[in-house]
Formats: sequence, C-alpha cells, structure tokens
Amino acid sequence: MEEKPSLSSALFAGTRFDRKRFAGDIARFRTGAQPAAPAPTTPDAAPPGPEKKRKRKSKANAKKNSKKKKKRADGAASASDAVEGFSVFKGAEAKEAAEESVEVEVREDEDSAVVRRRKEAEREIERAAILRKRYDIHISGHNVPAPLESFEELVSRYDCDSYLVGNLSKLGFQEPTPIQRQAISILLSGRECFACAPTGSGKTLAFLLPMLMKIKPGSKGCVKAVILCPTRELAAQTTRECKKLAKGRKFGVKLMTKDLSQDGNFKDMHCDILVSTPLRLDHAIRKRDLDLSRVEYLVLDESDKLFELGFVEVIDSIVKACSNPSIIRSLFSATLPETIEALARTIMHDAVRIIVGRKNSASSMIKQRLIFAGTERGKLIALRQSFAESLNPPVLVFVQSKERAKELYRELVYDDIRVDVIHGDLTEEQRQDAVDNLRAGKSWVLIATEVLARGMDFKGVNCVINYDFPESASAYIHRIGRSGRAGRSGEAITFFTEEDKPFLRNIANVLVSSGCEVPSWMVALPKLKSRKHRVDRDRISFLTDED
Ligand SMILES: Nc1ncnc2c1ncn2[C@@H]1O[C@H](COP(=O)(O)OP(=O)(O)OP(=O)(O)O)[C@@H](O)[C@H]1O
Repeated sequence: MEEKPSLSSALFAGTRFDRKRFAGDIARFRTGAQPAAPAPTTPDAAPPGPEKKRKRKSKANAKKNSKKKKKRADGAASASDAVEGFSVFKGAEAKEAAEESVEVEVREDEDSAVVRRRKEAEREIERAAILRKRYDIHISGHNVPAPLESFEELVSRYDCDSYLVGNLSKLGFQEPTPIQRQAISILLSGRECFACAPTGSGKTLAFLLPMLMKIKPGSKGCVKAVILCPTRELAAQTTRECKKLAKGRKFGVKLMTKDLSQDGNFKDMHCDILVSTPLRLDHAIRKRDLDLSRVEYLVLDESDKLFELGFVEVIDSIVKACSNPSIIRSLFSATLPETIEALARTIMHDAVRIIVGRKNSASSMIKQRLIFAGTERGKLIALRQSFAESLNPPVLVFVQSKERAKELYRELVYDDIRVDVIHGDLTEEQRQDAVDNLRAGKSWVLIATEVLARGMDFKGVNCVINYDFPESASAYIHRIGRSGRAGRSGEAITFFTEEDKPFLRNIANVLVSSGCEVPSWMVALPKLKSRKHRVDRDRISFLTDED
C-alpha cells in the first residue's frame, strides 16, 4: 500500500539531511536504546511521552529487520558527536527529518529482507530438487516442502519428541527411505497427499510417524486418527507397527476386530488411533455410534485396493464421517491407477502427488521369471520340481481362489515340506496363526490367496511363486512385492499355461520396466480390452480323470 506523503516529507523535500551529524539520534530511533556515547541527563532530555514511545516501538521493528544496519548505525553513533546530535531533538523539524530518514531505511531494510527471504527460498527449492533427484522422488503440487535429509531433521525442523526418535533407532531405522523423506515432510506441514512407492519401501512408517507427531494422546471417546486397510491381516500388522513406534506414550491404539465392531462401547474407550477394514468401521459408525467427527488424520493404505473392492460408497461414507475440517488425509499404495487417483482427488484438498521411482512398477530388488508350464498338471510338476531342486524358505505360493488354495495344500501336505495355507474360509485366529508360523519359520511354504498379497511384511520371503497367473499387473506387483523388501533381494516365479498366454503382455511389460529380460513376442502380443484375467481352471490334482 502506498503511504500518503507526510507533512515532514513535504517540508523537507529537496533538503539534504546530514545523516552523519544526526547518526546518534537515528540509532536511538532505530533501536529504541540510548546512544552508544553517554547521553547527557539534562532537564531538556525529558522522558519520552506515549507518542515518542509509539514511534520508538515502530522503529524497534526496524531493528528486527536489519541487524546489519543496526551495526552500521551503532558504529556511526559512537563516531559522532552524540551530545551535539542529542540537542537537535529539541527542534521539531529535525526530529521529523530523522523520522523520515529512518522510514526510508526501514523500507530499504524491508526490501533487503524480502530479497534475503527470496534467496533463501530459492536455495531451499534447489536443495529440495537435488534431494528429489538423488532419491528418484517425483512430485506434483505447489509449495511442496523439501524432503528430509535425515531423521535428525525431525528434531531440528519439526521438534519431534525424543521418545519417537528413540523408538526409531531401537527399531533399527537409521535413514529414511525415499517415500519417508518426502511424505513425512508433506504430512507434517499439514498437506494432504497421494503417495505411490514400490512394495516394501517403508510406506507404513511414512504415514505412522507424522501421525504420532501430529496427534496427542487424549481421553475416552475421542478417535483422533483412522487408518483404513483392505484386509484384516494388514490391519493387524499395521496396529502392531503403530504400537511399537508409539511405545513410551500413552496412545490408545486399537484394531477394529469383529467383536469391537459389533459390540464396542466407543464412548467409554480410550482410542486415539483406530485401524480397521472398511466394512467393520462402517458397521461401527452406523450401529455402535462411533463418532469420527474429531479425527485429525485419515490414512487410506493400499488405497487402490480399497476403492477397487467395490467399497467406494463405504469409503465415501467413512470419509464423510471424518468431518473435522482441519483433517489431513493421505493415500498410500504401490500402484495407483489414474481412475482411482481421479476419484480420490474429488475428496482431497490441495493434495501433493508423490511418486517414487516409476509409477506402478515392481521393486527393482526382485529377480522375476516367467515359466511356461503348458497345463494345470504341468504347473504341479513344475512346482514339485522347483521345490526338489532348491527350496529356499520362506516361500509364498499364490493361487486365485480359496478352493484352489485348499486343493494345492492337499497335494503338498504329504510331501516332505512344511506347508501351510491361508484363505478366507479360515477363522481370524487360524489366518493369524498361518502368518505367524511363516514368520517364525515353523512353516516353509505358505499357500495363499489374494488376501495376503497386499501390504503383508514378511521380511525374509526369498521367493514368491505365482502358481496361478495374476489377474492384473497391479495384482502381480503386489504379490511379488512380498519378497525383496526393505532393501533385500528376492525372487519371483510366475507359471503360465496356454490359457494365460494372451494375457502375458501386461505382466511382461512390468518385467521389462524393472530391467528383467523377456522374450520379445510377449511384449508384442496384442493389447487386450479387459485388464482383468481370471480363467476357470482345472482342479489341482495330480490324479486327473485320465489317470
Ligand atoms: N527407514 C527404514 N529403514 C530400514 N527399514 C525400514 C525403514 N522403514 C521401514 N522399514 C522396513 O521395511 C519393511 C517394509 O516396510 P513397509 O511394510 O512399510 O513397506 P510398504 O512400502 O508399505 O510395502 P507394501 O507396498 O508391500 O505395503 C518393513 O519391514 C519395515 O520395518
């Protein structure tokens, strides 16, 4: 805003003000302090009145604006004849002149502060760009905060509590992964985000850490954060990870079990953080009066799967139930199709999009192979052969349905290997046991349906076998992503039959983009209209009708 010319500026127009002579007074104006030389305590030097105080206050702001100028003025004051200068205050014109001069300086100070801030901002943008290039982070959105250089920045930049930093180091997390570097700074700055990063790249910590920094442990009946996961196993795993990270703080971290969803008394429950699958949460909102209006932080993990499962309306109603206007929402997945992103954008405000590496690609730590097995029977022979040659447990074997999981289990259970199975017909306890047994090394091979493909973190899975060809490229990426996690290497073998051949193209392209070799005819196959591939397969049995 342009200032009106003051009376003094009109009076002094064209008059040269002797700055050197009045330097002491200028300094006094600017700093609000006594001049450097001893000021005479003459009766003329009356204590400043309210008006003088007001003016001094505004000049004190000038002091804040420029330490450099203060230094210069102080130097000038000590060099000048302070006594002579002081006497000039008696003259109103000189006083006005001094004020005018200081105003000019203040403007100069402000200008240089603006320039300095701009330069700092430019340096920050440059630093952020270098970090993003180094860690293969791609963003879209405006004013995106710089990625973290290290976990130490959580303290220096974001004032992170020491218990959390301690827990990070106890868990062995020394350096943030690329997705953690960028997503954490974005979420801590209060922005919403879509994040797409490879399987096993640490997305869970990327949303848990800022959540624990943002919310405070509270009282009964007030849920502050909600994490939605597509499967119960993943929800249980995320709850466990959250508890480990929150250790030492009195956060109420709850997993939405079936019992809780049906009979929970949420009003009397200390639950700061709730981890749930969509249907159970929806049930609790509708039937158990679960109030989510104070939720500050909402995460949709494996977000594409959440929307894909036909839960769009359920998710929509959960998002609406989290009605706090200052809520921070985020979406995480290793695959984020355009359609899902567009859908999600309709519920986000000014969200930043983060992609680590190439969008919708497999982890580069996995050695991938496609093996032609001819027929269903051929697949069983190939599997047994592969186990006989080299069984390097733990191994995960994916099939397309629970019936087929049971069939394959029946075939392998009498072989000389420790095999287990997990599918939707088992109780929650049995499913959890199967997961725990693989983790503990009690079973070597776990036969699984799609239920285990998303998010499950088995650190040492050496090999994933796609016994049944996956129904889409994203299903493939998530299944094989159970190995090659957290910087470890892994292997993925995918069997295909004559029936699967027309659907090879999508998967072959994933292999190519991760640098694995595939025969050229596979990528040259015609593009299919339908992306999904789910065939009716013959029963898994070594003894077929022909035998
Ligand atoms: N900064 C870190 N340093 C070392 N290990 C880490 C770090 N962050 C996470 N991890 C470990 O990496 C593994 C994979 O992490 P996480 O399960 O979060 O991956 P993800 O990206 O969510 O994978 P998915 O897409 O399959 O769900 C976990 O075992 C986790 O403990």
